[in-house]
Amino acid sequence: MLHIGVGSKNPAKIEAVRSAFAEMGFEAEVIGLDVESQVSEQPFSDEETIQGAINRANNVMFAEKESHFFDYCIGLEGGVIESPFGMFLCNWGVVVDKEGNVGIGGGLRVQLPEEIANHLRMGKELGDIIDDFTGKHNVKKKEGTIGILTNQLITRKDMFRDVTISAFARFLNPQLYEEN
Ligand SMILES: O=P(O)(O)OP(=O)(O)OP(=O)(O)OC[C@H]1O[C@@H](n2cnc3c(O)ncnc32)[C@H](O)[C@@H]1O
Ligand SMILES: [Mg+2]
Repeated sequence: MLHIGVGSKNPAKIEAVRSAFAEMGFEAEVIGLDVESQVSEQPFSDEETIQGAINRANNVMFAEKESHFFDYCIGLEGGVIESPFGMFLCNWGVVVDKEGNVGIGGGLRVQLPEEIANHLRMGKELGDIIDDFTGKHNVKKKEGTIGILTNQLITRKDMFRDVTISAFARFLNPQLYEEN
């Protein structure tokens, strides 16, 4: 049985990790901890979003350092990127193990409607904007912006499940990632 720590209390993220490990064929206990991402509430680049995911994963590992409870700690972070083609949602995941090995995987990119992008440029958080936009509550803990924009064909949980599996590739195939 694997013990997995996730750096968030967001059920969309925790459920995503559960389904990723089930899909990879592991029996796993997945626990969410509230930790800091140490980046902006709304990351605005791939780099900042990856850094947020790294910090979350490390902070979960650090929180449990004494007990060595977790085999793997996972950080999942959502952000946006500006590009010459408009603004896109981006998502990143990071897995760290007890030895300090790090696996990183990224998720789908979805073009954001210009009205939503403009609110983001004015400094609002996507979680709040999408709730206003849809008249729903806590979209970020449910289908997510990606679920709204794809008519639920791809939900935030689905997307983070794939991100988790991608970030775990390094641990599925450690021999391919050996550096020498
Ligand atoms: O509790 P945490 O783990 O922080 O979960 P979160 O939903 O806030 O998720 P992130 O901090 O990773 O996301 C950064 C910001 O982007 C928002 N966001 C990112 N992806 C989203 C999505 O698919 N749907 C709604 N909001 C999203 C989110 O609400 C935050 O304002
Ligand atoms: Mg957040």
